[in-house]
Amino acid sequence: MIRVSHLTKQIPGGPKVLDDLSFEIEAGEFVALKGASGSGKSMLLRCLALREKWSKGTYIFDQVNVQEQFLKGRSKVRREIAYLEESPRLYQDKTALRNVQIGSVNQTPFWRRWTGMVRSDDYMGAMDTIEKLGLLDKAHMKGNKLSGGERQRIAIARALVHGAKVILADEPVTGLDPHSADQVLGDLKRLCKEQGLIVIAALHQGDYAERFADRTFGLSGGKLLFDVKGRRLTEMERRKL
Ligand SMILES: Nc1ncnc2c1ncn2[C@@H]1O[C@H](COP(=O)(O)OP(=O)(O)OP(=O)(O)O)[C@@H](O)[C@H]1O
Repeated sequence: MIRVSHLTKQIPGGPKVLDDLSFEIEAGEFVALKGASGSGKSMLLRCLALREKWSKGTYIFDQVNVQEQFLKGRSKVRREIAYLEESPRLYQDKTALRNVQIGSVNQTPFWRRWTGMVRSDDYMGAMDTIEKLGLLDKAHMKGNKLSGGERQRIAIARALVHGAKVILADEPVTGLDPHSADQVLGDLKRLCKEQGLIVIAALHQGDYAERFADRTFGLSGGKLLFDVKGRRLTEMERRKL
């Protein structure tokens, strides 16, 4: 479970871009972030991924106070709380399987990425996860030959293989065709339910939040305007964003 209390992000010498956000998210929940451009969706994800320093607030994940962790504890948190970029960076000249085995920049140690060395027992885990994402036939295809949606799903497999319990996704389907977008979000939703994964995704465009998420956070000016669970947004809520 994630418990965030009073998260505030003040840009030094600038504005408060996140203002006193508090919420709890249980294992198995898919939360969509909605809000106009500049409302703080990316900043919230970056703070939860520890890519931005918090100005104020406490952050508990699975009963561990995330901000009180030092080197070893922080690297464990980084493996467990994975950040999925809008266009995931894959090694273009390496296969999808190798990308999954090596891991992403934030999840695996530098030496491993630099040498490309993987343990022999990584193979089965990586192939199993690639299969769960329906991409077994792409496992030996090079990163630069994969479509946008396949790249996203390989990035999800990569995060899971390296221990992700939470996936933070910043507009993961921007630029994808509707079928690929549905596949990516459908996979994330299924993994939430099957593996108790937490997914928090900025999904402002279209009706993706309504179709795939269990909960919707409405953000405006860095504030959490509403937290809606198990129903569609009302017209009034929609107008506030
Ligand atoms: N490093 C920074 N310095 C100053 N202001 C920043 C910085 N990073 C973000 N901001 C501001 O914080 C606010 C929230 O930005 P954020 O990127 O989280 O918005 P967003 O909701 O993700 O928008 P979009 O949908 O356009 O990506 C914006 O007003 C932005 O200009």
